[in-house]
Amino acid sequence: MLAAMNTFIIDSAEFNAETGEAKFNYRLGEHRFTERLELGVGFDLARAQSNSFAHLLDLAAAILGVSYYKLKAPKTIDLTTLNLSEADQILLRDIYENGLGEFYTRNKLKRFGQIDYQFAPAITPTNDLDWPQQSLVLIGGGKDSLVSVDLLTRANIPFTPFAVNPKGPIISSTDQIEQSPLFVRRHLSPTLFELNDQPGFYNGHVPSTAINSVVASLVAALYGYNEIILSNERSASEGNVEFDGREVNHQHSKSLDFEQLMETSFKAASGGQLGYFSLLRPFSEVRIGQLFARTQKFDQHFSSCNENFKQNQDGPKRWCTNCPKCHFVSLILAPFMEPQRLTDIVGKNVLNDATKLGAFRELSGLTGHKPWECVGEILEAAAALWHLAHQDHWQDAAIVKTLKPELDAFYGVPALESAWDELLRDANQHNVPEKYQLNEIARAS
Ligand SMILES: CC(=O)N[C@H]1[C@@H](OP(=O)(O)OP(=O)(O)OC[C@H]2O[C@@H](n3ccc(=O)[nH]c3=O)[C@H](O)[C@@H]2O)O[C@H](CO)[C@@H](O)[C@@H]1O[C@H](C)C(=O)N[C@@H](C)C(=O)N[C@@H](CCC(=O)O)C(=O)O
Ligand SMILES: Nc1ncnc2c1ncn2[C@@H]1O[C@H](COP(=O)(O)OP(=O)(O)OP(=O)(O)O)[C@@H](O)[C@H]1O
Repeated sequence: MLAAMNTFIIDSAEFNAETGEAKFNYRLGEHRFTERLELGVGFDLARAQSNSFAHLLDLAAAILGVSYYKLKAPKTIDLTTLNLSEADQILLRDIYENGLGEFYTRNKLKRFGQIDYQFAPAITPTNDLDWPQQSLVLIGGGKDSLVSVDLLTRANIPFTPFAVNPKGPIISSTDQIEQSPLFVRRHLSPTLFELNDQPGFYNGHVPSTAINSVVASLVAALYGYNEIILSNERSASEGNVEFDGREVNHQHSKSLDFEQLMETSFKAASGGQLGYFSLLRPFSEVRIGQLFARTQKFDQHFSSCNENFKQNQDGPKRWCTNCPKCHFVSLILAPFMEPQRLTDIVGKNVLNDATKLGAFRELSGLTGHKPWECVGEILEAAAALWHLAHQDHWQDAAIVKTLKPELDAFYGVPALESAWDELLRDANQHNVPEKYQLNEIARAS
C-alpha cells in the first residue's frame, strides 16, 4: 500500500454552471478526495464556458491540492490532466516547496528541489474573456484588509469586498463596509480529517493566501473583475528559520516574491488583464497600526486572532489574548492608542500582563525564533516595544518596563531608534499600480 502512495495525482476539475459548484478531485494511493467550492450563481453562462475560466479552474485544482498532498508528501506529483502555462508551472513549484516550507520544517521532511512534477506540455493560454475594470478586495477579518478598505474609501475608489469561508470577524467587519460583499464557501474533503486522525499521515501548515487568491481569480473570471487586491505588509517577506538549505517563511504566500509569481500566472491567463497586488506592501506592520488607529469604525468588529478562522468552529470570542497574533497586534496598535482603547478592542491589556514576558521576548528576538504566525519582523516588534517605553501612558506597563533594559542591552539604543524611524517610512519595493496614489492618501490625516 505504501508503494501506491508515492504519487499524488491531481485530476481535472468539474464545474456545474447551474449550481455554481466547482469540484476538485485528488488521489493518493487508495484514498480519494473531493474539495468543493460554492462560487454562487448569477454570472453570465458564457463566462463559465470560457477557455480563461477553464484554465483558472485547472490552476485552482493544482493549488488546492496542497491540503491533500501534505498527508504523505510523496516525491512525485502527477498534474498531467491539467492545462497549465509555463508561469503556472513555476508558481506551482514555489507553492509545493516554499509554500509548504513550514510543514516540511516541522515534520523534518526534505523536499526542496526533490519533487518530480509530472506536467503535460505547457500551454499558451488563450484569453477569451473581457475583464471589466472592477476590483475585489480580499477581507481577512483583521486590521490589514480594513486598512485597505479605509484607504480606498478615503480615495473614493469603488471595490467589492471578497472572502472565502466568511465567519465571525469577516462577517462583522464586512457589515461595516458600504459595498456588498461576494463570498465563496469552501468545503475541504471529509477524508482529509479522517486521515488526520490516523497514524502515519502528516499534518501541518498550508499556504492559505495562495488558496484564497486562486479562489478569488475564479470569481474574477466568472463575475468580471480585473483586479485582486490583497493587504499583505512588507514584513510578510521575512522568514522564520533556515531548513534544508532555504529560508522558511510561515507567511510565504504573503511575500512579495510570491505575489510576483502569482501575478505573472494571472496575467498570462487573462491576456495581461487580471492584476494582483498588495495595497499595503509599502508599509510596515507599525505603519499599518498607525493607519488603522485613524478610525474607530472597526474597533468592535475586527479580529486578528486566528482562533476565529478554524474550519469547524466560530471561535470562542474575537480575541483569545494568548496567541502570538493577539500579542503582536496589541504591540503595534499600542503606540497609536491609549491603553483603554486597546483594552476595549482586545478585551485585555496584554502589555501589562507579566505572565506574557516570555512571549514578548520571543516576538522581539530576545529569545528563540520568530513564532510560526503572522507577526511582523523581530526588529519591528523590538522597536515598537522600546518606543512604548518612551510614552507616558505605556512606560509603566509590566512588559514594557521589564523588557526596556533588555532591549537596550541586546540591540543598543541607536539601532532601536533608527528601526522605529524606518518603520514609519514607506518602502519602494511593491507592485501597487500608480493610479492608486497610495502614499498621498495614506499620509492625509
Ligand atoms: C485558523 C488557523 O490558523 N489554522 C491553522 C491551524 O489549523 P487547526 O488544525 O488548528 O485548525 P483548522 O484551520 O480548522 O484546520 C483543520 C485541519 O484542516 C487542515 N487544513 C485547513 C485549511 C486548509 O486550507 N487546508 C488544510 O489542510 C489543517 O492542516 C488542519 O489539519 O494549524 C494548521 C497546521 O499548522 C494550519 O495549516 C492552519 O492554518 C490555516 C490553513 C489557515 O487558514 N491559516 C491562516 C490564518 C494563516 O496561517 N495565514 C498565514 C499566511 C500563510 C500564507 O502563506 O499565506 C498568516 O496569516 O500568516
Ligand atoms: N478568508 C479569507 N478570504 C479572503 N481573503 C483572505 C481571507 N483571509 C485572509 N485573506 C487575505 O489575506 C490577507 C492576509 O491575511 P491576514 O490574516 O494577515 O490579514 P488581515 O486579516 O487583513 O489582518 P490581520 O493581520 O490583522 O489578521 C488579508 O489581508 C486578506 O487580503
